[in-house]
Amino acid sequence: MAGANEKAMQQRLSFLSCGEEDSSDSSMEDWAPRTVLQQSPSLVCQTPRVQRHRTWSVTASTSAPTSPIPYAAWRKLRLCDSPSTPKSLLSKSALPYSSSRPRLTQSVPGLLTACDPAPAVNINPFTPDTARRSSKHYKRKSHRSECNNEDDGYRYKESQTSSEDESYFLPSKRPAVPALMLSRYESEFLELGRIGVGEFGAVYSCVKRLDGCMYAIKRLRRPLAGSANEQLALKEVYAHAVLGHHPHVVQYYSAWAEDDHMIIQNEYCDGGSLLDVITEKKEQGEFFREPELRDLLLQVSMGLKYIHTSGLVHLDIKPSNIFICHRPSASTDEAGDSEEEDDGYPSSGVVFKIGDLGHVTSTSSPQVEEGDSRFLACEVLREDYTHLPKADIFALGLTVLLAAGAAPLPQNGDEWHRLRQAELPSLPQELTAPLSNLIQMMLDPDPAARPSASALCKHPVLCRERSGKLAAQLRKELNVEKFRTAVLERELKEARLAATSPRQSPLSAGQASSHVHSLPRPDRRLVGRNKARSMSFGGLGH
Ligand SMILES: Nc1ncnc2c1ncn2[C@@H]1O[C@H](COP(=O)(O)OP(=O)(O)OP(=O)(O)O)[C@@H](O)[C@H]1O
Ligand SMILES: [Mg+2]
Repeated sequence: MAGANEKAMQQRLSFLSCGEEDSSDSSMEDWAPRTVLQQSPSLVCQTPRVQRHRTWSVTASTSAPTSPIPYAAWRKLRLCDSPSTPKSLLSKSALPYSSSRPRLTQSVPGLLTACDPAPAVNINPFTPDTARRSSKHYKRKSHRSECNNEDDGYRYKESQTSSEDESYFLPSKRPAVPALMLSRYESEFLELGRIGVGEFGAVYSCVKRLDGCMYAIKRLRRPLAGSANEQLALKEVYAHAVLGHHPHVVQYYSAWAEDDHMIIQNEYCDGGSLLDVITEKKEQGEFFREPELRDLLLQVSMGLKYIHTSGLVHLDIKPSNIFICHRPSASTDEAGDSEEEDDGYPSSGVVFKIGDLGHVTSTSSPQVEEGDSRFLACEVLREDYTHLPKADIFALGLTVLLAAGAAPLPQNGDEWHRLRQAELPSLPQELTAPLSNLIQMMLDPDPAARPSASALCKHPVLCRERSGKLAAQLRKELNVEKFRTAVLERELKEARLAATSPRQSPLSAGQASSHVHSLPRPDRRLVGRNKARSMSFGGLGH
């Protein structure tokens, strides 16, 4: 089944490469924000939010690593000849346009033909699992999207039309120059579909043609030109760039301006947002159980600790800004970059990451744009910014309550105020007192009384499970060592006996040699140690 899906995906990609220069497909008009939302209604932000004034300046393009392309990359591109590679672009401009396609397909091995389709993107050999999972998830998501928005930007879908296929064999009517003017987005990425819409832009899942990996590309809704507050608008890019890499913060790769719009290339989180999962669970009468809640709280706290220790605050923590990646089981042991992550990766295989840094500001000189009012701490509303990181803690407390099954949060009114007086909403499950108390502390009206992200990372309620796992691991290692010691002691005993035994009878050559083999020797010990290592100790000890 997975194989069939992959094949279908490959075919789809291959078809796309037939339509590579269709400028009607690739016009930036397709980028125009599509306001019809494909997400569940709860995703639609209806809260009165402070306008983020996201118009952008061309200065944003400075971070875009563009050409020159290294020779090795050129060679790779030449071999794959993906639709928008420099090679194909140059060839097209060099050749008489009407005959360019047939000539290319005949002369260059590996090029796309109707009978021998090649993908429009490179396949990264190092990420087969990721690609498989991504394509599965994409299919799930795209199905949802198609149901909700038929007018979505699926260029692959458009390019699958028979007229497109036919045009492959027809002389092109277009001049070569527009092909050279392909946008960076179009030349470097293959758009698979729209995965989300927020107040400030739309997010698309894309495969980078060169590396074959999936990325989430966010295109800001407002044009760069005419911005009243360009610096504010660049917040998201600045914050990402400063934060660098952390396993619990969505990874940023690049940003550039295109067609007067800001584009941000981020890590693609194949599990969607926490809001998606909460909504899905709710539809099935389900919610996060306590161990999952503790895991969620600990992971997001780690991300927050990193943000806070970098001198920044997020200010828009909420389920739709927490993203989920499913870790491939094979690499679950991989360590993250920070020391904390070395023992911090969850065995669940689910990694929560903080994303959407559009409200990030610095703790030392805050320029606060309030986030979603449902998650807003009271002191921020009062413009008291002395404990800004604690506003993130407050929002995280509410996020955990939503994951635990709490009803949708109020945007204002009495209920809104009650929540800010540490009155926890009712839940469909009973949380244990320690967790419940911890959440209560996170929602304390006094920001100073709320635990810091750093304190949460060390909190016994959250680390209990991890400590348990660590103890189990240590116990296992102890058993291995005990076994080794026992083997060595036995060998030592045998050696002593053999060396000191006065009644040792003379042996024939053959007997002597076999006896020698049974005697413990220094090198023998090593063999014994190795043997011990290759054995299973699961049943040993307690
Ligand atoms: N890296 C990603 N991986 C997977 N999905 C993503 C990613 N980034 C964004 N999305 C999807 O797109 C949606 C909107 O993204 P994002 O929060 O960055 O935009 P926004 O315009 O700032 O939204 P809002 O104002 O509602 O917070 C998310 O809720 C999520 O569904
Ligand atoms: Mg968001």
